[in-house]
Amino acid sequence: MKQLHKQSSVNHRRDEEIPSTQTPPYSPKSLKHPRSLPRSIKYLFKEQRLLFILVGILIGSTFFILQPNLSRLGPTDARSSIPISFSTDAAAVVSHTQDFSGSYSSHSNRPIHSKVGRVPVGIGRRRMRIVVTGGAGFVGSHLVDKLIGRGDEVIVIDNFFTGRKENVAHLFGNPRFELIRHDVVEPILLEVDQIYHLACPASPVHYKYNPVKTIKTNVMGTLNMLGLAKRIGARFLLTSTSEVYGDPLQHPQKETYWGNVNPIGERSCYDEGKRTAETLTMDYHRGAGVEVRIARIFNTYGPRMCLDDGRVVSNFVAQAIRQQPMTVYGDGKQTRSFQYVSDLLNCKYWRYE
Ligand SMILES: O=C(O)[C@H]1O[C@H](OP(=O)(O)OP(=O)(O)OC[C@H]2O[C@@H](n3ccc(=O)[nH]c3=O)[C@H](O)[C@@H]2O)[C@H](O)[C@@H](O)[C@@H]1O
Repeated sequence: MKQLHKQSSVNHRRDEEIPSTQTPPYSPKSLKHPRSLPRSIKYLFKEQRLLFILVGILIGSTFFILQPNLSRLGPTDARSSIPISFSTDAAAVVSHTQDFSGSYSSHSNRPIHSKVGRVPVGIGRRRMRIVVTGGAGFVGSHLVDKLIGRGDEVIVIDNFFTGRKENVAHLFGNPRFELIRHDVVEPILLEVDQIYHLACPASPVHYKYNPVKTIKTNVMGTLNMLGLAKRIGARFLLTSTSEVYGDPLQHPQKETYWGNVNPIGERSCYDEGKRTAETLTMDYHRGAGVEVRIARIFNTYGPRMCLDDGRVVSNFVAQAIRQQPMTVYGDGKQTRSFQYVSDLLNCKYWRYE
């Protein structure tokens, strides 16, 4: 700043030193004569200019008469169809969105699709680029199929701890599919529209195998993906779990129930980890305006589930196939809500449409 001042004062002094006799006398530019009317009309009729203007007006007005809704289509319309809150027996979704007026809304039962203008023929939905962490896992790979099926570009991030390449092998060679071996505990930079954060072992056998790694995945992994969402302005979805209710004292659990969780138990790495992940998600929403959803997924089963998954459905199926007796832990009075994987994915309330 100082230098700039110096520079300008030097210039000023130099200007003063130039003798006035050397400066050319100021002569204003002569004014352009306005085109005369007959000349303009002549110009218009030359080379069929008038004809081209009329044809242009005709094409423009025909287009807007045929597509009256086109002018009403805007980003607000496209984004306003986001559900706010929904819960079923088998999956609870806590969704928090920010509308364009800047106010946050939650916990109302608005219909899913508010008025969206008619999309003109030939103009489809914009293709989304989506990252799915844990996309080579059981639920993740089905989600990837769904997203690819609706025409989006999907980048899968997986460290293959419980995920398997075979789950997504059928997508190799698809130009809209990419697979990255990466652990979400480490940051990653990508440019995407949406982030589905599923990465974390979900079966008790797997998450208890390395509890420190499990909680690190839930805390640092979620922090990294939320940081990414904030930086690039992407929507973020966290797959949480019914385990956030711990050993619930309420049946069935409503999403407003805060749970009954043991913070120092064997399962804490997972249930407290997911609770922290939910906290981080909501703090990024409130503090940084990230558009987020949280889906508390209950016991899900279906194809691509590992036979050694350790959860009750796969255990019973494996034992039945091997003609072994089925092992029932405890007094057998415990209850769970089960759902088939496609039912989970067909539930449009927890995904970004
Ligand atoms: O249901 C859920 O919401 C949760 O299911 C699992 O947790 P958990 O319920 O412990 O799943 P399982 O291992 O399938 O156990 C279900 C019940 O069956 C019992 N069980 C399990 C396995 C078995 O061979 N026999 C058996 O009686 C367990 O003791 C438990 O009471 C997952 O860890 C969570 O990610 C998921 O959200």
